[in-house]
Amino acid sequence: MAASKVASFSQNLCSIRPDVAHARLSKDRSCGATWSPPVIPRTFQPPKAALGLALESSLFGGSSLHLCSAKSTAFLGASLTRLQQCQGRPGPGSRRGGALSTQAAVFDQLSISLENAWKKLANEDKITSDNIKEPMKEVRRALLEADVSLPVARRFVTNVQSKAIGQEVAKGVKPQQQLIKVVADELKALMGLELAPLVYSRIGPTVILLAGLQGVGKTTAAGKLALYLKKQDKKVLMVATDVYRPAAIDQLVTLGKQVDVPVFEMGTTAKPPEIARKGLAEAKRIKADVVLVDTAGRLQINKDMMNELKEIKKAVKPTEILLVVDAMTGQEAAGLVASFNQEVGITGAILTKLDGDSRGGAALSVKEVSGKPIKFTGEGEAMTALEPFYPERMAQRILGMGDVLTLVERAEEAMMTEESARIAERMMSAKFDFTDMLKQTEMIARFGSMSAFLKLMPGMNKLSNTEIREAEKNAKTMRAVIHSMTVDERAKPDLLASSPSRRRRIAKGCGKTERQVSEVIQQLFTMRARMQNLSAIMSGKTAMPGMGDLQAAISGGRKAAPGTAKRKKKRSLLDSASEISRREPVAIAGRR
Ligand SMILES: Nc1nc2c(ncn2[C@@H]2O[C@H](COP(=O)(O)OP(=O)(O)OP(=O)(O)O)[C@@H](O)[C@H]2O)c(=O)[nH]1
Repeated sequence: MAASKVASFSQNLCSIRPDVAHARLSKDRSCGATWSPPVIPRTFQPPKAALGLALESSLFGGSSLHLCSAKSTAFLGASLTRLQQCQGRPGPGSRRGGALSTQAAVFDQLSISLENAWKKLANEDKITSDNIKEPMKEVRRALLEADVSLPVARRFVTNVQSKAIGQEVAKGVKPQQQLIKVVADELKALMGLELAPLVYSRIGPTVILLAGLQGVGKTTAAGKLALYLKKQDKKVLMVATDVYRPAAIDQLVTLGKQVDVPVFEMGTTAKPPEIARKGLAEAKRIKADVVLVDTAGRLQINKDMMNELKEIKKAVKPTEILLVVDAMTGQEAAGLVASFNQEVGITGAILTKLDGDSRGGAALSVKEVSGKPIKFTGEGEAMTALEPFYPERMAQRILGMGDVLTLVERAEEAMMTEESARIAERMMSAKFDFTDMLKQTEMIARFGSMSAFLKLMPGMNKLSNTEIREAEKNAKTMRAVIHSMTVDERAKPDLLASSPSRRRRIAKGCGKTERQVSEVIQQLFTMRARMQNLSAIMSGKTAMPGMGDLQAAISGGRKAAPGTAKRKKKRSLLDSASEISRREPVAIAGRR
């Protein structure tokens, strides 16, 4: 496909509305689809969008296709819908009534409860002081359940209520949509409106002090931040001042090696302020731009801890003092930020473990309770699992719009832009082969974890942990199978579709079953089929004939043991792939 086609296709993708995407997922939601969510900025340019699609297809057209075909087609479905709408045809998701509930797992409950609030306005023509009472009760309950403190929840509700009642409802906008918009704006304001970037010192190295209670993830955050800064072209030195837990120094040294950043340490006998001072001197000597000082945690706030922090602060005069807090502790985390700020004076917080089972209250309350912004969030143990905290994006996630922008940024990091454009282009053509497929699964692996990747995909973040684990397992199998192929086979998948002996050889080589090998081949062709179908729609061509014979070609003749559970499961794998082939038919020639 010509590059211009890819560009225009991508432009269409840029304007995909996640609520439309969601229409396929939740048939019974009641809020309308005409409200435009916070606008995807201009920076969301064509190659990025194409890359988003490429990533999604790699995952769901490929390794986890069989897991949840309805969910997995949502994003692609949105693309189709948008394309059809652009061509003046109604898409499958274009009905009114699409809701916004592709929320991040951490905010699942909050999002569901908020949806109950919108529903209460479903049959109203306008927002009045009477009919807003019930939805506001729901909003308040939702916030309290998410572990937001009562005063914060109260203030939030009061603000939303006064703004929603006073507002002119634009023509064509339903009251419930208007309310969602007000809530989205208030959520953003609650979390600090804008990104609070790191402040760098003008002279000499910037010192960032990391403080926090035991086990909240300080040392891990130090490693992640070091990697983040390195990617910003900063020369970083980490300093280990936790002399009370000897393993903490080893842990930082190990992380330093992992992210390739030097660690300054003086063992466990020196005093922490002294270590910090000498660390800073070392940073000046090696001309480091940033010094990250990891400090010791305590079980709870106590005088020793605060005094030590104050001494370290005096010794190295940090530009940033970031309190690391664990999201699982909810409103307590917000309280801690306030206390530390009063005692030591901090500049912001890093909220860790947002990937865990928290209810989101911490993310919502920290700024409001402490006056200090969350600067970063940690969403996993991998060194790449650190994100700058954008209130707007977080609000979008809470309201179920998927964090497409973060996805795109991380995708760009994981993969060179040129490379992404090349793969996107190949995906749109019939040339997408096993080498491309391998690159994509490796790229997803670079996200840190499959769950980190999935959480950012609109519509994908409701997958269960079991489903995610299954997807991870499948990605592994896929990599193993592809690694056992010859260069020729990777470039010409037809060779494998037509040759049982080649598939047998590969199965033997990678220690997988022939069935697993066949499934990987099937996945590639299914991906091609889906992409070609999209491309056909774009160019106005009619859909092409089916690929039903492909399955027969690659699964023909070999049966799993009859009646076994395994056999049933495997069958459904192929069924779901061929189901997509049927829905999105495309001709793949020369299969035998
Ligand atoms: N799931 C998840 N786990 C995390 C995250 N950040 C840290 N962890 C894990 O939390 C545990 C504690 O992390 P550490 O970095 O050792 O915490 P610490 O605050 O330095 O601990 P102390 O040195 O004992 O005070 C480790 O098992 C980390 O892998 C995160 O964002 N998500």
